[in-house]
Amino acid sequence: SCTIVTNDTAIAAGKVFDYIVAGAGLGGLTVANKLSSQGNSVLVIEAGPDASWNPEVFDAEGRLFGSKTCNWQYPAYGTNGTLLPWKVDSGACIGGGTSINGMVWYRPTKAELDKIETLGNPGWNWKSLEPYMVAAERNIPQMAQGSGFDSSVHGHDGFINTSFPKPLRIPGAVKLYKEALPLVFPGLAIGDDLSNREFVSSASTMYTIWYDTVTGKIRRSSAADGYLWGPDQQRAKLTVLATHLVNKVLFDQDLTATGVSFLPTNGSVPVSKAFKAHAAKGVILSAGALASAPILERSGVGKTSTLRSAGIEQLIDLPGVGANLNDQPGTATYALVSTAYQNDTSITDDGGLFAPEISLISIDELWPLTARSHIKDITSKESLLPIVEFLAEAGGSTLYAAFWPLVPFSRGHVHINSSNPLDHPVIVPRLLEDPFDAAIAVTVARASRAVFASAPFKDIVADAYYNPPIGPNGTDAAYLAWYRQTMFGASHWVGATAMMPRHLGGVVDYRLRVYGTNNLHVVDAGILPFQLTAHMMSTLYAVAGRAADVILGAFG
Ligand SMILES: Cc1cc2nc3c(=O)[nH]c(=O)nc-3n(C[C@H](O)[C@H](O)[C@H](O)COP(=O)(O)OP(=O)(O)OC[C@H]3O[C@@H](n4cnc5c(N)ncnc54)[C@H](O)[C@@H]3O)c2cc1C
Repeated sequence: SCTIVTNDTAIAAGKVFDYIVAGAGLGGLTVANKLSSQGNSVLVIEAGPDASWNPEVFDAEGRLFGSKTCNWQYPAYGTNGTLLPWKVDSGACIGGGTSINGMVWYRPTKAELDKIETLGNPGWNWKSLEPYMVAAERNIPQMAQGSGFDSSVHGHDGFINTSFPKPLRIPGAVKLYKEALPLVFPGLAIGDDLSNREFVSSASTMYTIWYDTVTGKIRRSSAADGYLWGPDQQRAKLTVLATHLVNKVLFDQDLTATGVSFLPTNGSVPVSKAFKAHAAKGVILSAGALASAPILERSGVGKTSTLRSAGIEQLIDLPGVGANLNDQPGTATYALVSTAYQNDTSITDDGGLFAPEISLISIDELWPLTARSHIKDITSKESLLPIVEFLAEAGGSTLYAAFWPLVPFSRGHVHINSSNPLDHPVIVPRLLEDPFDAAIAVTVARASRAVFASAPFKDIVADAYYNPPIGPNGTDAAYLAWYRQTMFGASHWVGATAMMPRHLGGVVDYRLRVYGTNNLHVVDAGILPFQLTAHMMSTLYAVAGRAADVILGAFG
């Protein structure tokens, strides 16, 4: 009784399943695993192939950022319609984003998960989600030099492996970073394990990895490893159809979702000849924050003007579809390491995916109180969340810092501009459009230089202002212009199918059901109404785990 994974259209065309899931990424595989474990027949349709055999996927050290393997590389546009210089990374094979991502794993805070509920989503809070976070994780304690961990903030019996990379990279530089960072960001709480959000704001982080003693390699633990491939995860009633994409959801006259139309991703079948598969109990969209909204729009659910210009008949007027899109705008500054240390691998190495020290910087640490009277209203003591993530790194002849505002106010959008599912969605990120986001960006960029110019790095750094070559007296305008030129999305897209009350622009209700429909759910990063102060996976595995129980009716 094995799960079927195939590229064969015939497995699904004209067939009936209890549930159909669009997308075999983090959300889709988590939900499909649970629904099929409860006796339901489930079809997952995934646009990309199975790439689990590819070392670029399973070898956690081998993948470089910017790799095109298993990556949609969507184009993105400015508000004036011009093509942006960077492409949007997004997982495009079984496992979705978890097959290509940076693997950083740490938890969000209680305060921000509780805010999801406050926004009008009963039952979605820390207390209800934390058990799912615990259930998803199998933490493998591994003590690398200079690292420590806190077992109370991890799960131990789940299916997604997390661990520290071993050995911890650049220990000499990490030691100096731990001395320098609090000098520039006073109050930063240096610790061992970033998942302990109550007491720690700067530490090493776990990654979704495990150390394979047979090959001596660090391997990725993706949603596919956790919820699809494992011998203990096989399901007689689960079918995954790869290399096919969902065109649209089919409805009956009561707007009950009855199935989907789908076709091979390679374009070998014209859209007019799309196949159909039928769902007896429901359809779940898990195509990710950038692709579920376009499926809704192709299905006639969305904003009137968008549907009209794509020539699609509107079934439900839902202006929030594709709106509220949000990602964190990142960039990096570089300091030149002095010649004497350029070959010292405790200071700098060939680079890699495992940033050894991540800091979460609060507004108090970024600006002295006196300098920010204009923004005091937006923060309160009891829920003071960090506003910047700061990754301390090294590579080649440089020490460098990558950073981004964590909870930006800027909002972009993603929409279709044709009814053809093979056309890319039009993504307009609008990063740093909000002046407060821009102010944070400029301030942290300056602060990053101060880290490299600080006393602990005196002997190590030859030029703290190496790249960009904007000196200590550079103007805010110069910093902002440089930031805008070099920035990229941090790949934490949320919000395009937000779970919020409909009158606020929500797309799904607190049962993750698309407003105005029956049995059509969305379970992916797009339902998060706002950005979190943690990388996505810990929260998303919990959201998807709870979503499966919501769909199964566990909460009445
Ligand atoms: C480069 C990169 C680095 C990241 N780094 C981190 C990190 O270090 N830590 C962290 O926690 N998070 C990270 N993330 C984010 C995290 O991976 C995502 O938030 C998460 O995977 C989102 O899960 P999802 O279910 O919403 O969508 P995904 O996991 O992206 O799954 C969506 C799936 O749907 C498929 N699909 C799309 N359109 C269709 C269609 N029409 N029909 C059928 N299938 C379709 C896609 O091919 C994909 O497989 C990163 C993401 C990227 C891209």
